[in-house]
Amino acid sequence: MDYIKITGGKPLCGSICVQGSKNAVLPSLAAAILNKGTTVLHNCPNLSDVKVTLEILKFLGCKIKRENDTVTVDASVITNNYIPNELMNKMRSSIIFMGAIIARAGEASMSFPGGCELGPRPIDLHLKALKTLGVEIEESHGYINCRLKKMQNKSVHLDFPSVGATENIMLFASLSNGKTTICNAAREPEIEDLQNFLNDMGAKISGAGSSNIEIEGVESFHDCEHTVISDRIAAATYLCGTAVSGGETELENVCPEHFCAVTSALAECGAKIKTGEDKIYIKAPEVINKIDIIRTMPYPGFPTDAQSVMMSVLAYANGTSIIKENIFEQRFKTAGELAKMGADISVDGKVAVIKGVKSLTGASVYACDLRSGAALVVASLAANGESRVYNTHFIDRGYQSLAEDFKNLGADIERIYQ
Ligand SMILES: CC(=O)N[C@H]1[C@@H](OP(=O)(O)OP(=O)(O)OC[C@H]2O[C@@H](n3ccc(=O)[nH]c3=O)[C@H](O)[C@@H]2O)O[C@H](CO)[C@@H](O)[C@@H]1O
Ligand SMILES: C=C(OP(=O)(O)O)C(=O)O
Repeated sequence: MDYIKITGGKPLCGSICVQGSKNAVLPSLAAAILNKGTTVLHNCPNLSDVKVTLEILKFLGCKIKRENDTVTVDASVITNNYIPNELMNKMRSSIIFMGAIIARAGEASMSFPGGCELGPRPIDLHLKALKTLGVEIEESHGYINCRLKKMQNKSVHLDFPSVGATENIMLFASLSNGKTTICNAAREPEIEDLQNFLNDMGAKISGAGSSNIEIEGVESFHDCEHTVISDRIAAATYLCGTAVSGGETELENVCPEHFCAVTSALAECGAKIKTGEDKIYIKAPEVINKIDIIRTMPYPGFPTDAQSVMMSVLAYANGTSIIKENIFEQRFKTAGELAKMGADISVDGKVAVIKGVKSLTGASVYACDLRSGAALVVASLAANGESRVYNTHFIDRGYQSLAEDFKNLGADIERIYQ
Protein backbone atom coordinates (compact mmCIF):
# COMPACT_ATOMS: atom_id res chain seq x y z
CA MET A 1 0.00 0.00 0.00
CA ASP A 2 1.36 3.47 -0.91
CA TYR A 3 2.20 5.77 1.96
CA ILE A 4 3.81 9.10 2.72
CA LYS A 5 6.87 8.86 4.95
CA ILE A 6 7.65 11.88 7.06
CA THR A 7 10.41 12.43 9.57
CA GLY A 8 9.26 15.39 11.60
CA GLY A 9 11.20 18.30 13.03
CA LYS A 10 12.39 20.30 10.05
CA PRO A 11 11.18 23.92 9.98
CA LEU A 12 9.68 24.69 6.55
CA CYS A 13 11.14 27.55 4.53
CA GLY A 14 10.97 28.91 0.97
CA SER A 15 8.10 29.43 -1.40
CA ILE A 16 5.75 27.33 -3.52
CA CYS A 17 3.04 27.96 -6.08
CA VAL A 18 -0.41 26.73 -5.04
CA GLN A 19 -2.43 24.49 -7.40
CA GLY A 20 -5.76 25.34 -9.04
CA SER A 21 -8.89 24.74 -6.99
CA LYS A 22 -10.46 21.28 -6.92
CA ASN A 23 -13.83 22.65 -5.94
CA ALA A 24 -13.77 25.23 -8.73
CA VAL A 25 -12.46 23.04 -11.55
CA LEU A 26 -14.96 20.20 -11.03
CA PRO A 27 -18.17 22.20 -11.65
CA SER A 28 -16.46 24.15 -14.44
CA LEU A 29 -15.58 20.93 -16.27
CA ALA A 30 -19.19 19.78 -15.92
CA ALA A 31 -20.31 23.19 -17.21
CA ALA A 32 -18.21 22.70 -20.35
CA ILE A 33 -20.88 20.37 -21.77
CA LEU A 34 -23.25 23.33 -21.99
CA ASN A 35 -21.21 24.71 -24.89
CA LYS A 36 -21.71 22.88 -28.19
CA GLY A 37 -18.10 23.63 -29.03
CA THR A 38 -14.68 23.87 -27.45
CA THR A 39 -13.86 25.14 -24.00
CA VAL A 40 -10.39 25.62 -22.58
CA LEU A 41 -9.70 25.61 -18.86
CA HIS A 42 -6.30 26.68 -17.51
CA ASN A 43 -4.84 26.00 -14.04
CA CYS A 44 -6.55 22.59 -13.81
CA PRO A 45 -4.90 20.60 -11.01
CA ASN A 46 -3.86 17.03 -11.70
CA LEU A 47 -6.14 15.26 -9.21
CA SER A 48 -7.92 11.92 -9.20
CA ASP A 49 -11.28 13.75 -8.96
CA VAL A 50 -10.38 15.67 -12.11
CA LYS A 51 -9.49 12.39 -13.84
CA VAL A 52 -12.90 10.95 -12.91
CA THR A 53 -14.60 14.09 -14.21
CA LEU A 54 -12.74 13.78 -17.50
CA GLU A 55 -13.79 10.11 -17.69
CA ILE A 56 -17.42 11.18 -17.25
CA LEU A 57 -17.03 13.82 -19.97
CA LYS A 58 -15.57 11.17 -22.31
CA PHE A 59 -18.40 8.79 -21.46
CA LEU A 60 -20.88 11.52 -22.40
CA GLY A 61 -19.19 11.82 -25.79
CA CYS A 62 -16.80 14.76 -25.29
CA LYS A 63 -13.29 14.83 -26.71
CA ILE A 64 -10.71 15.75 -24.12
CA LYS A 65 -7.16 17.02 -24.45
CA ARG A 66 -4.89 17.68 -21.50
CA GLU A 67 -1.59 19.55 -21.84
CA ASN A 68 0.05 20.24 -18.47
CA ASP A 69 -2.51 22.22 -16.52
CA THR A 70 -4.68 23.11 -19.51
CA VAL A 71 -7.70 20.98 -20.35
CA THR A 72 -9.65 21.35 -23.59
CA VAL A 73 -13.17 19.95 -23.75
CA ASP A 74 -14.83 19.53 -27.11
CA ALA A 75 -18.53 19.01 -26.36
CA SER A 76 -19.76 19.55 -29.94
CA VAL A 77 -21.43 16.15 -29.85
CA ILE A 78 -22.98 14.50 -26.80
CA THR A 79 -23.78 10.82 -27.24
CA ASN A 80 -25.07 9.90 -23.77
CA ASN A 81 -27.29 11.55 -21.22
CA TYR A 82 -26.75 9.08 -18.40
CA ILE A 83 -23.83 8.33 -16.09
CA PRO A 84 -23.24 4.78 -14.83
CA ASN A 85 -22.88 4.03 -11.14
CA GLU A 86 -19.18 3.05 -11.56
CA LEU A 87 -18.41 6.67 -12.43
CA MET A 88 -21.00 8.38 -10.21
CA ASN A 89 -19.88 6.63 -7.04
CA LYS A 90 -16.24 7.68 -7.38
CA MET A 91 -16.84 11.21 -6.09
CA ARG A 92 -19.45 13.57 -4.68
CA SER A 93 -19.05 16.16 -7.37
CA SER A 94 -20.43 13.85 -10.08
CA ILE A 95 -23.89 15.12 -9.07
CA ILE A 96 -23.11 18.51 -10.65
CA PHE A 97 -23.50 16.85 -14.04
CA MET A 98 -27.22 16.53 -13.37
CA GLY A 99 -28.13 20.17 -14.01
CA ALA A 100 -25.73 20.40 -16.95
CA ILE A 101 -26.98 17.27 -18.74
CA ILE A 102 -30.66 18.18 -18.33
CA ALA A 103 -29.94 21.66 -19.69
CA ARG A 104 -28.04 20.24 -22.67
CA ALA A 105 -30.15 17.15 -23.46
CA GLY A 106 -33.55 17.71 -21.81
CA GLU A 107 -33.16 14.53 -19.80
CA ALA A 108 -30.58 12.88 -17.58
CA SER A 109 -30.20 9.64 -15.68
CA MET A 110 -27.62 8.85 -13.02
CA SER A 111 -27.14 7.05 -9.72
CA PHE A 112 -26.40 8.73 -6.40
CA PRO A 113 -22.94 10.28 -6.01
CA GLY A 114 -20.14 8.76 -3.93
CA GLY A 115 -17.15 10.45 -2.30
CA CYS A 116 -15.48 10.62 1.11
CA GLU A 117 -17.59 9.42 4.05
CA LEU A 118 -18.25 12.53 6.09
CA GLY A 119 -21.68 11.48 7.37
CA PRO A 120 -24.95 11.72 5.44
CA ARG A 121 -24.70 13.81 2.27
CA PRO A 122 -28.20 13.90 0.83
CA ILE A 123 -29.05 15.58 -2.46
CA ASP A 124 -32.61 16.58 -1.53
CA LEU A 125 -31.88 20.29 -2.03
CA HIS A 126 -30.61 19.66 -5.58
CA LEU A 127 -33.67 17.60 -6.49
CA LYS A 128 -36.18 19.96 -4.87
CA ALA A 129 -34.71 22.95 -6.71
CA LEU A 130 -34.72 21.19 -10.08
CA LYS A 131 -38.33 20.11 -9.52
CA THR A 132 -39.28 23.70 -8.72
CA LEU A 133 -37.74 24.72 -12.03
CA GLY A 134 -39.84 22.27 -14.03
CA VAL A 135 -37.86 19.02 -14.01
CA GLU A 136 -39.76 15.78 -13.48
CA ILE A 137 -37.71 13.44 -11.29
CA GLU A 138 -38.30 9.80 -10.42
CA GLU A 139 -36.06 7.26 -8.72
CA SER A 140 -35.90 3.69 -9.92
CA HIS A 141 -33.43 0.85 -9.21
CA GLY A 142 -30.91 3.25 -7.66
CA TYR A 143 -31.00 5.64 -10.60
CA ILE A 144 -32.45 9.15 -10.66
CA ASN A 145 -34.25 9.81 -13.91
CA CYS A 146 -34.83 13.46 -14.78
CA ARG A 147 -36.82 14.97 -17.63
CA LEU A 148 -37.42 18.63 -18.33
CA LYS A 149 -41.16 19.21 -18.70
CA LYS A 150 -41.26 22.96 -19.08
CA MET A 151 -38.72 25.42 -17.73
CA GLN A 152 -40.41 27.62 -15.12
CA ASN A 153 -39.41 31.19 -14.38
CA LYS A 154 -38.89 30.79 -10.71
CA SER A 155 -37.25 31.87 -7.57
CA VAL A 156 -35.63 28.93 -5.77
CA HIS A 157 -35.02 29.17 -2.05
CA LEU A 158 -32.38 26.86 -0.60
CA ASP A 159 -33.06 25.81 3.01
CA PHE A 160 -29.26 25.64 3.44
CA PRO A 161 -26.68 27.42 1.24
CA SER A 162 -25.49 24.18 -0.35
CA VAL A 163 -22.50 24.65 -2.63
CA GLY A 164 -23.40 21.75 -4.92
CA ALA A 165 -27.10 22.61 -5.15
CA THR A 166 -26.25 26.24 -6.00
CA GLU A 167 -23.91 25.04 -8.76
CA ASN A 168 -26.42 22.53 -10.12
CA ILE A 169 -29.10 25.22 -10.38
CA MET A 170 -26.67 27.64 -12.03
CA LEU A 171 -25.72 25.08 -14.68
CA PHE A 172 -29.30 24.06 -15.32
CA ALA A 173 -30.79 27.54 -15.42
CA SER A 174 -28.07 29.26 -17.45
CA LEU A 175 -29.02 27.38 -20.63
CA SER A 176 -32.78 27.99 -20.76
CA ASN A 177 -35.29 30.58 -21.83
CA GLY A 178 -36.30 31.61 -18.33
CA LYS A 179 -35.15 33.77 -15.48
CA THR A 180 -34.16 32.10 -12.21
CA THR A 181 -33.28 33.59 -8.86
CA ILE A 182 -31.47 31.54 -6.21
CA CYS A 183 -32.18 32.80 -2.69
CA ASN A 184 -29.88 31.73 0.16
CA ALA A 185 -27.29 30.66 -2.42
CA ALA A 186 -23.87 29.46 -1.30
CA ARG A 187 -21.34 32.32 -1.33
CA GLU A 188 -18.12 30.33 -1.71
CA PRO A 189 -15.41 31.78 -4.03
CA GLU A 190 -15.85 28.69 -6.25
CA ILE A 191 -19.43 29.82 -6.98
CA GLU A 192 -18.12 33.20 -8.12
CA ASP A 193 -15.53 31.49 -10.30
CA LEU A 194 -18.26 29.34 -11.85
CA GLN A 195 -20.31 32.46 -12.56
CA ASN A 196 -17.29 34.11 -14.20
CA PHE A 197 -16.60 31.04 -16.32
CA LEU A 198 -20.24 30.68 -17.41
CA ASN A 199 -20.41 34.39 -18.23
CA ASP A 200 -17.19 34.02 -20.27
CA MET A 201 -19.11 31.35 -22.25
CA GLY A 202 -22.03 33.75 -22.80
CA ALA A 203 -24.24 33.19 -19.75
CA LYS A 204 -26.03 36.05 -18.02
CA ILE A 205 -25.53 35.48 -14.33
CA SER A 206 -25.06 38.03 -11.57
CA GLY A 207 -24.87 38.07 -7.80
CA ALA A 208 -22.50 35.14 -7.14
CA GLY A 209 -20.63 35.81 -3.91
CA SER A 210 -23.85 37.12 -2.37
CA SER A 211 -26.88 35.13 -1.17
CA ASN A 212 -28.97 36.03 -4.22
CA ILE A 213 -27.94 34.88 -7.67
CA GLU A 214 -29.88 35.94 -10.77
CA ILE A 215 -29.68 33.84 -13.90
CA GLU A 216 -31.10 35.02 -17.19
CA GLY A 217 -31.18 31.92 -19.38
CA VAL A 218 -29.55 32.03 -22.81
CA GLU A 219 -30.16 29.80 -25.85
CA SER A 220 -26.56 28.86 -26.56
CA PHE A 221 -23.00 29.34 -25.40
CA HIS A 222 -19.79 30.09 -27.27
CA ASP A 223 -16.18 28.88 -27.04
CA CYS A 224 -14.08 30.46 -24.33
CA GLU A 225 -10.96 30.11 -22.20
CA HIS A 226 -10.98 30.45 -18.45
CA THR A 227 -8.37 30.24 -15.70
CA VAL A 228 -9.53 28.37 -12.60
CA ILE A 229 -8.94 30.12 -9.25
CA SER A 230 -6.31 28.97 -6.82
CA ASP A 231 -7.13 26.31 -4.21
CA ARG A 232 -7.82 28.02 -0.88
CA ILE A 233 -7.87 24.73 1.05
CA ALA A 234 -4.51 23.62 -0.34
CA ALA A 235 -3.19 27.07 0.68
CA ALA A 236 -4.63 26.59 4.20
CA THR A 237 -2.89 23.20 4.37
CA TYR A 238 0.56 24.67 3.56
CA LEU A 239 -0.01 27.49 6.07
CA CYS A 240 -0.91 24.99 8.80
CA GLY A 241 2.12 22.85 7.88
CA THR A 242 4.36 25.89 8.28
CA ALA A 243 2.71 26.86 11.57
CA VAL A 244 3.43 23.50 13.24
CA SER A 245 6.94 23.18 11.77
CA GLY A 246 8.26 26.41 13.23
CA GLY A 247 9.40 27.83 9.89
CA GLU A 248 8.47 30.64 7.52
CA THR A 249 7.15 30.25 3.98
CA GLU A 250 5.54 32.16 1.15
CA LEU A 251 2.71 30.88 -1.04
CA GLU A 252 2.30 32.18 -4.56
CA ASN A 253 -0.70 32.07 -6.89
CA VAL A 254 -3.19 32.49 -4.04
CA CYS A 255 -6.09 34.78 -3.33
CA PRO A 256 -5.62 35.58 0.39
CA GLU A 257 -9.10 37.04 0.80
CA HIS A 258 -10.55 33.58 0.04
CA PHE A 259 -9.11 32.09 3.23
CA CYS A 260 -9.24 35.01 5.71
CA ALA A 261 -11.01 32.81 8.26
CA VAL A 262 -8.03 30.45 8.29
CA THR A 263 -5.38 33.18 8.39
CA SER A 264 -7.13 34.94 11.26
CA ALA A 265 -7.24 31.66 13.21
CA LEU A 266 -3.52 31.15 12.56
CA ALA A 267 -2.83 34.76 13.59
CA GLU A 268 -4.74 34.04 16.83
CA CYS A 269 -2.38 31.10 17.29
CA GLY A 270 0.46 33.61 17.14
CA ALA A 271 1.61 33.21 13.51
CA LYS A 272 2.81 36.34 11.70
CA ILE A 273 1.06 36.73 8.37
CA LYS A 274 1.57 39.21 5.57
CA THR A 275 -0.57 39.22 2.46
CA GLY A 276 0.07 40.59 -1.01
CA GLU A 277 -2.31 40.59 -3.98
CA ASP A 278 -1.60 36.97 -4.93
CA LYS A 279 0.88 35.97 -2.23
CA ILE A 280 0.88 35.18 1.43
CA TYR A 281 3.78 34.96 3.89
CA ILE A 282 3.62 33.14 7.20
CA LYS A 283 6.06 32.92 10.06
CA ALA A 284 5.25 30.22 12.59
CA PRO A 285 4.68 31.21 16.22
CA GLU A 286 7.33 30.21 18.76
CA VAL A 287 4.55 28.82 20.91
CA ILE A 288 1.19 27.97 19.33
CA ASN A 289 -1.60 29.72 21.27
CA LYS A 290 -4.80 27.82 21.89
CA ILE A 291 -8.04 29.11 20.32
CA ASP A 292 -11.13 29.18 22.52
CA ILE A 293 -13.47 28.02 19.78
CA ILE A 294 -13.54 27.58 16.00
CA ARG A 295 -16.92 26.96 14.38
CA THR A 296 -17.10 25.67 10.82
CA MET A 297 -19.62 27.60 8.76
CA PRO A 298 -20.55 28.23 5.14
CA TYR A 299 -18.31 30.87 3.49
CA PRO A 300 -17.12 33.36 4.66
CA GLY A 301 -17.06 31.39 7.92
CA PHE A 302 -14.30 28.95 8.82
CA PRO A 303 -14.31 26.26 6.08
CA THR A 304 -15.08 22.69 7.11
CA ASP A 305 -12.47 21.56 4.57
CA ALA A 306 -9.73 23.29 6.61
CA GLN A 307 -11.00 22.00 9.97
CA SER A 308 -8.83 18.87 10.06
CA VAL A 309 -5.56 20.64 9.23
CA MET A 310 -6.38 23.27 11.87
CA MET A 311 -6.98 20.47 14.38
CA SER A 312 -3.41 19.30 13.76
CA VAL A 313 -2.13 22.79 14.56
CA LEU A 314 -4.18 23.00 17.77
CA ALA A 315 -2.93 19.56 18.83
CA TYR A 316 0.41 21.35 19.47
CA ALA A 317 -1.08 24.43 21.22
CA ASN A 318 -0.31 25.66 24.72
CA GLY A 319 -3.79 25.01 26.09
CA THR A 320 -7.23 23.65 25.30
CA SER A 321 -9.08 24.60 22.10
CA ILE A 322 -12.53 23.67 20.90
CA ILE A 323 -13.72 22.99 17.36
CA LYS A 324 -17.41 22.85 16.56
CA GLU A 325 -18.10 21.12 13.22
CA ASN A 326 -21.40 22.41 11.87
CA ILE A 327 -21.33 21.11 8.29
CA PHE A 328 -20.49 17.38 8.29
CA GLU A 329 -21.43 14.94 11.05
CA GLN A 330 -18.41 12.68 10.72
CA ARG A 331 -15.50 14.97 10.14
CA PHE A 332 -13.63 14.25 13.35
CA LYS A 333 -12.33 10.80 12.42
CA THR A 334 -8.82 12.29 12.18
CA ALA A 335 -8.85 12.75 15.96
CA GLY A 336 -8.49 8.98 16.51
CA GLU A 337 -5.48 8.83 14.18
CA LEU A 338 -3.88 11.91 15.79
CA ALA A 339 -4.32 10.16 19.15
CA LYS A 340 -2.00 7.38 17.86
CA MET A 341 0.65 10.11 17.63
CA GLY A 342 -0.03 11.23 21.22
CA ALA A 343 -2.61 13.98 20.64
CA ASP A 344 -5.15 14.55 23.42
CA ILE A 345 -8.47 15.08 21.65
CA SER A 346 -11.93 14.09 22.80
CA VAL A 347 -14.93 14.19 20.53
CA ASP A 348 -18.55 14.45 21.52
CA GLY A 349 -20.91 14.80 18.56
CA LYS A 350 -20.21 18.09 16.81
CA VAL A 351 -17.59 19.19 19.35
CA ALA A 352 -13.92 18.30 19.60
CA VAL A 353 -11.91 19.35 22.64
CA ILE A 354 -8.23 19.54 21.82
CA LYS A 355 -5.84 19.67 24.76
CA GLY A 356 -2.58 20.78 23.23
CA VAL A 357 0.54 18.73 24.01
CA LYS A 358 4.20 19.74 23.80
CA SER A 359 5.08 17.10 21.24
CA LEU A 360 3.64 14.31 19.14
CA THR A 361 5.44 11.11 18.19
CA GLY A 362 5.64 9.64 14.69
CA ALA A 363 3.29 6.71 14.01
CA SER A 364 1.65 4.74 11.23
CA VAL A 365 -1.68 6.44 10.65
CA TYR A 366 -4.51 6.09 8.16
CA ALA A 367 -6.23 8.91 6.31
CA CYS A 368 -10.00 8.56 6.81
CA ASP A 369 -10.88 11.07 4.08
CA LEU A 370 -9.17 13.67 1.90
CA ARG A 371 -8.57 16.39 4.51
CA SER A 372 -7.85 13.86 7.22
CA GLY A 373 -4.91 12.71 5.08
CA ALA A 374 -3.64 16.28 4.77
CA ALA A 375 -4.05 16.81 8.52
CA LEU A 376 -2.03 13.71 9.36
CA VAL A 377 0.77 14.88 7.08
CA VAL A 378 0.68 18.33 8.74
CA ALA A 379 0.83 16.81 12.24
CA SER A 380 3.70 14.52 11.18
CA LEU A 381 5.83 17.46 10.00
CA ALA A 382 6.44 18.43 13.63
CA ALA A 383 6.27 15.00 15.28
CA ASN A 384 9.30 13.31 16.82
CA GLY A 385 10.54 10.53 14.55
CA GLU A 386 9.02 8.85 11.54
CA SER A 387 5.36 8.76 10.53
CA ARG A 388 3.72 6.84 7.75
CA VAL A 389 0.45 8.18 6.39
CA TYR A 390 -1.52 5.46 4.56
CA ASN A 391 -4.62 5.69 2.35
CA THR A 392 -2.90 8.17 0.04
CA HIS A 393 -5.68 7.72 -2.54
CA PHE A 394 -7.77 10.07 -0.41
CA ILE A 395 -5.05 12.73 -0.56
CA ASP A 396 -4.78 12.33 -4.34
CA ARG A 397 -8.42 13.43 -4.66
CA GLY A 398 -7.51 16.99 -3.72
CA TYR A 399 -3.73 17.57 -3.73
CA GLN A 400 -1.68 17.16 -6.86
CA SER A 401 1.69 17.04 -5.08
CA LEU A 402 1.33 17.37 -1.32
CA ALA A 403 4.48 15.45 -0.41
CA GLU A 404 6.56 17.08 -3.15
CA ASP A 405 5.39 20.57 -2.14
CA PHE A 406 6.32 20.03 1.49
CA LYS A 407 9.64 18.54 0.35
CA ASN A 408 10.31 21.68 -1.70
CA LEU A 409 9.72 23.65 1.48
CA GLY A 410 12.40 21.61 3.25
CA ALA A 411 10.42 18.82 4.91
CA ASP A 412 11.88 15.34 5.21
CA ILE A 413 9.02 13.70 3.34
CA GLU A 414 8.67 11.16 0.58
CA ARG A 415 5.85 9.43 -1.20
CA ILE A 416 6.49 5.69 -1.24
CA TYR A 417 4.83 3.85 -4.13
CA GLN A 418 4.20 0.15 -3.55
C1 LIG B 1 -16.77 19.52 -4.80
C2 LIG B 1 -17.10 20.52 -3.77
O1 LIG B 1 -17.26 21.70 -4.05
N1 LIG B 1 -17.16 20.08 -2.52
C3 LIG B 1 -17.39 21.00 -1.43
C4 LIG B 1 -18.87 21.25 -1.31
O2 LIG B 1 -19.50 19.99 -1.12
P1 LIG B 1 -21.08 19.88 -1.27
O3 LIG B 1 -21.52 20.70 -2.42
O4 LIG B 1 -21.42 18.45 -1.24
O5 LIG B 1 -21.54 20.55 0.09
P2 LIG B 1 -22.91 21.24 0.44
O6 LIG B 1 -22.66 22.70 0.64
O7 LIG B 1 -23.92 20.83 -0.54
O8 LIG B 1 -23.24 20.54 1.82
C5 LIG B 1 -23.26 21.25 3.03
C6 LIG B 1 -24.25 20.61 4.00
O9 LIG B 1 -25.54 20.58 3.41
C7 LIG B 1 -26.09 19.27 3.42
N2 LIG B 1 -26.91 19.06 2.21
C8 LIG B 1 -26.39 19.36 0.99
C9 LIG B 1 -27.13 19.17 -0.14
C10 LIG B 1 -28.43 18.65 -0.03
O10 LIG B 1 -29.15 18.44 -1.02
N3 LIG B 1 -28.92 18.36 1.20
C11 LIG B 1 -28.18 18.56 2.34
O11 LIG B 1 -28.66 18.29 3.45
C12 LIG B 1 -24.84 18.37 3.44
O12 LIG B 1 -25.15 17.08 3.94
C13 LIG B 1 -23.91 19.15 4.33
O13 LIG B 1 -24.22 18.91 5.68
O14 LIG B 1 -19.10 22.11 -0.20
C14 LIG B 1 -18.69 21.56 1.06
C15 LIG B 1 -19.09 22.54 2.15
O15 LIG B 1 -18.39 23.71 2.03
C16 LIG B 1 -17.19 21.27 1.04
O16 LIG B 1 -16.85 20.61 2.22
C17 LIG B 1 -16.83 20.42 -0.15
O17 LIG B 1 -15.43 20.37 -0.28
C1 LIG C 1 -15.26 17.17 1.19
C2 LIG C 1 -14.50 17.56 0.19
O1 LIG C 1 -14.75 17.35 -1.12
P1 LIG C 1 -15.98 16.59 -1.85
O2 LIG C 1 -17.19 17.43 -1.68
O3 LIG C 1 -15.53 16.58 -3.27
O4 LIG C 1 -16.09 15.25 -1.23
C3 LIG C 1 -13.24 18.30 0.41
O5 LIG C 1 -12.70 18.85 -0.56
O6 LIG C 1 -12.74 18.33 1.54
